[in-house]
Amino acid sequence: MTTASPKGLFISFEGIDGAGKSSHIEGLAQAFRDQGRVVTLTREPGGTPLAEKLRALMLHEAMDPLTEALIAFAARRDHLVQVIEPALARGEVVISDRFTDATFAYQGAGRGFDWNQLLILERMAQTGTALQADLAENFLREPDMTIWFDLPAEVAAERLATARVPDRFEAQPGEFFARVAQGYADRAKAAPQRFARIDANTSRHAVWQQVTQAVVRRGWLAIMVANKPLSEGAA
Ligand SMILES: Nc1ncnc2c1ncn2[C@@H]1O[C@H](COP(=O)(O)OP(=O)(O)O)[C@@H](O)[C@H]1O
Ligand SMILES: Cc1cn([C@H]2C[C@H](O)[C@@H](COP(=O)(O)OP(=O)(O)O)O2)c(=O)[nH]c1=O
Repeated sequence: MTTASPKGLFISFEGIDGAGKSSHIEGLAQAFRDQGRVVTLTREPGGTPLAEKLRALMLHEAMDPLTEALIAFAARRDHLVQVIEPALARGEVVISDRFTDATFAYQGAGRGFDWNQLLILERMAQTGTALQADLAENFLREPDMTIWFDLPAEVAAERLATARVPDRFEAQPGEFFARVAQGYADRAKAAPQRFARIDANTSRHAVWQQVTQAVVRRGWLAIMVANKPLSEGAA
């Protein structure tokens, strides 16, 4: 008798810079591994050799909003084809530090690039990639769940002030991040089933509890595994 392999699961983490995502991504990956799942941990822009080169351009070279959006989607397409779809077809859990919602939030709401044009680019870049035969040809690949760290822009700025040298985005003024935060809120409103909103304006421990509860609620993690603390001293 063969055991049916688990269904692939695609989870993205989103939020403005400094929202606190990084601290929890590895923790969630470990929680899945603890219950026997294989996890592919990845990020955007990036996740493949080509997409990492595009990431370096996006983060460090000046360019107009359309160029920025096209690079984000070019990197995403390569990432989907080379990494995400094969991992999902193998039944793995794919956890990505950012995905398309970031393009809507940063290039759309932040930079002011047209939202409807982004919807067209999203459809172009994210269809025709799925490897499972049971999916329709025009299937749009999206995360099964997006864990959205919601944090006021001024709190994120305070956290980042002491944290690291800013890149091209992190060096933007506060109003930019207020718009980006609103962009995430708009995307969440348009896809309430997919988004799990996390109140990120609280302790790491409380944030971790929200993250795991959101995944347990969907039946993807057992409570026993989720209850493990994030890590020593993380609270
Ligand atoms: N819940 C929290 N409360 C206070 N500071 C936090 C919290 N979570 C993360 N931080 C700190 O805020 C900064 C940004 O966190 P990070 O995880 O790098 O954010 P992101 O990956 O979302 O940009 C880091 O210095 C981190 O130590
Ligand atoms: C995926 C994506 C990221 N970004 C931005 C958001 C971040 O400021 C930056 C890189 O994201 P991130 O990896 O979260 O940065 P860090 O490693 O510093 O935590 O790229 C976009 O502008 N558009 C996109 O489509």
